[in-house]
Amino acid sequence: MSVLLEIRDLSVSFRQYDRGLRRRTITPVEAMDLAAAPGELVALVGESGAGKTLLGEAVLGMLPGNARVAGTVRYRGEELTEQRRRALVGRELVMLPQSVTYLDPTARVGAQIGRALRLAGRAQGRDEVVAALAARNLDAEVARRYPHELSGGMARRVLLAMALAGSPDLVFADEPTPGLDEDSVRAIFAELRAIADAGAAVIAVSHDLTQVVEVADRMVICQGGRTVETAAPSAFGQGAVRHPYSRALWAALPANGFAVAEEVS
Ligand SMILES: Nc1ncnc2c1ncn2[C@@H]1O[C@H](COP(=O)(O)OP(=O)(O)OP(=O)(O)O)[C@@H](O)[C@H]1O
Ligand code: NI
Repeated sequence: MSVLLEIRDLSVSFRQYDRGLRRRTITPVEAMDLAAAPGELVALVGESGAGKTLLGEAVLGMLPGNARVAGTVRYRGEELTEQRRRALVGRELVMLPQSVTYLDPTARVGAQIGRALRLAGRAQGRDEVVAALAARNLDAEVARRYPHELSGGMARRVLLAMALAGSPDLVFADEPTPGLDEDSVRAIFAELRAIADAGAAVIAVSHDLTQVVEVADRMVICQGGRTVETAAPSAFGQGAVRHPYSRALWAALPANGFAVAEEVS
C-alpha cells in the first residue's frame, strides 16, 4: 500500500517579540516524522505540549501568520504546496476538531450538516443529511436538535458527520474523546477504525493510550517536539517499545500502577 501522507523532519517555529522589540524564535516542533497510508489508523501520542496539534495544523495550513514551517510534507507523493492545500483542505483533507464548541449553538444539527455538505461540494438535501447522520449511527430525529440537546457522545458523532461530509481521504482527529465515558470513547474509536477500514488514512491524537492501542495500526510517540519512536500497538503491552519515554508513557497509565519513570527527562 502506498503512503498517502508523508511528513519528514517537520519543524514549526514562532517568531515572537520580547519587550524592547527584541526578536526571538521558539521552535516547539523540532523534528517530527509520520507516515499514513490509506486504510491506516495512526495514533499520535505524547505528553501535553509535545507538538501533536501543531503537526496537524501544519499539515492542514491552520497555523497563525507568525509560524514558520520547515521540512517535507508530501501528499500522494507530491509536495503539499500552499496551492494544493487550498484545493484539498475541507474536502480531501479534514481536521476533526478537538472541541465540541466548534458546533454552532444557534443552529440545528441538520442545518450544520447541510452546510458541511455544501462546503464539501456535495448535495445537501434532507436525504443527504439523514444519510450523513445514519452513517455515524445517529437517528434522523437528531437533525432537528440543537447542540445543547446532544449528549457528549452524540455531539462527537455530529462533529464526525460534519468532518466526513465530503468523504475525505485523510482525517486528522485531534483528541476526539475528551470528557467522554469509557463506552463513548470506545464507540468513537470504533468509528475512526471504521473510517480507516473504509479506505481513509486516519491520524488520531489521543491521551487514551489503553483504548487507542486497541484500534491503531501504528503508534507514533512524540516528546518535546520530536517523534521518538514508531511502534506496533502490541509492542506497548509487551514492554517491547524501545525508547525510555515510550515505556514511561505506558507505565504511567492507571492500569499499570502510575509508575513514574525517573530516568526520563
Ligand atoms: N501560536 C503559538 N505561538 C507560540 N507557541 C505556541 C503556539 N501554539 C502552540 N505553541 C506551543 O507549542 C507547544 C506544542 O503545542 P501543541 O498544542 O502542538 O501541543 P500538544 O502536543 O497538542 O499538547 P496537548 O496534548 O496539550 O494538546 C506548546 O508548548 C505550545 O505552548
Ligand atoms: Ni493538542
